[in-house]
Amino acid sequence: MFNQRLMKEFKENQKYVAGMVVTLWVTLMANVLLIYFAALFMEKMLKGDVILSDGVCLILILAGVWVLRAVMNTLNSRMSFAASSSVKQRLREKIYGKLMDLGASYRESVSSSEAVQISTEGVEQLEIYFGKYVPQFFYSLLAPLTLFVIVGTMTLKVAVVLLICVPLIPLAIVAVQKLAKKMLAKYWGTYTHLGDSFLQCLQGLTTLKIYQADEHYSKKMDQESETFRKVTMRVLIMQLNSISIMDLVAYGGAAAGIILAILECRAANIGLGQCLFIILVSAEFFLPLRLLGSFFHIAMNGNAAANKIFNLLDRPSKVHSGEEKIKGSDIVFDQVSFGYDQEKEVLQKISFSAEDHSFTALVGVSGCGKSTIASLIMGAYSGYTGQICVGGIPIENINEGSLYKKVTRICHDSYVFGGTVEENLRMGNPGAEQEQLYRALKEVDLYETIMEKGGLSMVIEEKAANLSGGQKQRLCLARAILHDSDIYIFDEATSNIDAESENKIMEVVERLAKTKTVILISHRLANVVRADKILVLKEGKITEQGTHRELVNAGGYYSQIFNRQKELENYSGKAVAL
Ligand SMILES: Nc1ncnc2c1ncn2[C@@H]1O[C@H](COP(=O)(O)OP(=O)(O)OP(=O)(O)O)[C@@H](O)[C@H]1O
Repeated sequence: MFNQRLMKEFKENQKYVAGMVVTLWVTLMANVLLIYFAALFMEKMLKGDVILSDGVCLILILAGVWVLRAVMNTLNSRMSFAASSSVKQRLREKIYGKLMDLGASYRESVSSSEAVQISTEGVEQLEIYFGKYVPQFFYSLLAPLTLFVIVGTMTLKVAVVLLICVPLIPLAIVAVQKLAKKMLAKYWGTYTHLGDSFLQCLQGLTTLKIYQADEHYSKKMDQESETFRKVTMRVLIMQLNSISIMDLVAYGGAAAGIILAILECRAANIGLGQCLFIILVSAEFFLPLRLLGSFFHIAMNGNAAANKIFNLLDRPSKVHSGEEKIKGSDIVFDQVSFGYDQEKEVLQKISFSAEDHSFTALVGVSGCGKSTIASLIMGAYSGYTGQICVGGIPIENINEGSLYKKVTRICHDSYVFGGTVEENLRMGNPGAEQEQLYRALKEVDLYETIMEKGGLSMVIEEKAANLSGGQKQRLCLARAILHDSDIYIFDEATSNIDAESENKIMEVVERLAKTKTVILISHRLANVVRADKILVLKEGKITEQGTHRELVNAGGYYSQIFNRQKELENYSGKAVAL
């Protein structure tokens, strides 16, 4: 019935819940008072004893009850808002904090679209949970007991029958709960899956258009939407059916009480006024629980969402707030093995070191694990064995901020944000002088181009659509230079760009390697010949390492692929990659 964890986490909401229960109870008592006087009035009317003051008295009571109910309703709404808004705000803060804590590795725990869904709609579901369901739950226990005491003073028999029928509603709710649990888990699963597909299609829309695969994907999304529609309809049908069952129980119970009250009246065990009172009040025994039942499906949804939220919040934070100052700038992998799933180890007992101020290259065919090594250095994954140290400190002891200050990764698809050149550059160093920005642009040979197009205030479209591939990469490099970290990882930073940009980037890489620790991942072996150390990766293992000369002299795999690439480049006059 309750999510214990939610209740514990939001203990401070108990005062609002208690306040709402009180307002509901006071409203009930006001209704009972009104019903009591109305019943007396009707009794007098039926007996022909009504006098003017009776009518005036009833109208005054009606007005008083109306005012009291309005006040209670207002108070209830305010407390409901206070309870739910604080829950929503705190949960969102917690989710945001957790995602920040998890850092780059958050995707190990939750997909991006799921993170968005649970922090938006998932959290919204809890509004009704706290604002309506929880207070209604306690009120539903209190109301029948209060009415039992009142009706019991008139006729214990009827009061007992009405009270006995009340638990039939929670029994119906429990039966529905069993059915609903699986259905709601499926509903959420389908919902997040649909969100994933939508995000993916949106991000890859250009690719889909280029390959004219948009129609196929649109049909796929249609099918997924249809599955979601069916699951949603099943949930709605279940909800409607459960409400019908509860109606049947509620009104059936009230009818039993009414029939018994009439029989008691006929047997002269209660007066006509009391009988009328019971007829009018009997539904009130059941209405609170019936309303609870209608909130129930929302509460179940809130429960399912809360479980998802807590699953995320309970993930251990991978980045510890350990050492703030990393003195050294070397990277050491000691017997590191890693797989994205249980089935396949992508890296197998990798050991190497990239010394301070050195140039290390990682080469190997596509899929051999080069980028995985870069991701592990950036702390993106945690489930590896062995040890990875940056500046002599195991990376699990380095907090994310310090790690990102120490290491900069430039990929082939580094992100350029819509905005100005200056805004993008300042991400690397917010406090940089204008002169530093110009110097960085000059270093990557982009100064002239940018100055011609409006200088630092040149507007860059989203994903740098108004820059060429090479210009975009050089802008990313300028941003990285401004970041001025001790370690740089170039992960295919020169792939798919023009030869001029590639040469320029390689010049910068080699220059940086004189004062920084540089790791270069490249398919094009001509780019790695000047590296201090080349690591050759094959199927997740380092099979050869040494300088270019050493590896060529060894006549192994590296030598073969280097010579093959060289021949092809000589023949075609173009750069050739692995
Ligand atoms: N996020 C991921 N989830 C599951 N498997 C992955 C993931 N990223 C990479 N892999 C798999 O891990 C293996 C190594 O991938 P990785 O990207 O490290 O190779 P790579 O050598 O950098 O390849 P490339 O040169 O083509 O970029 C591949 O088999 C790839 O399919």
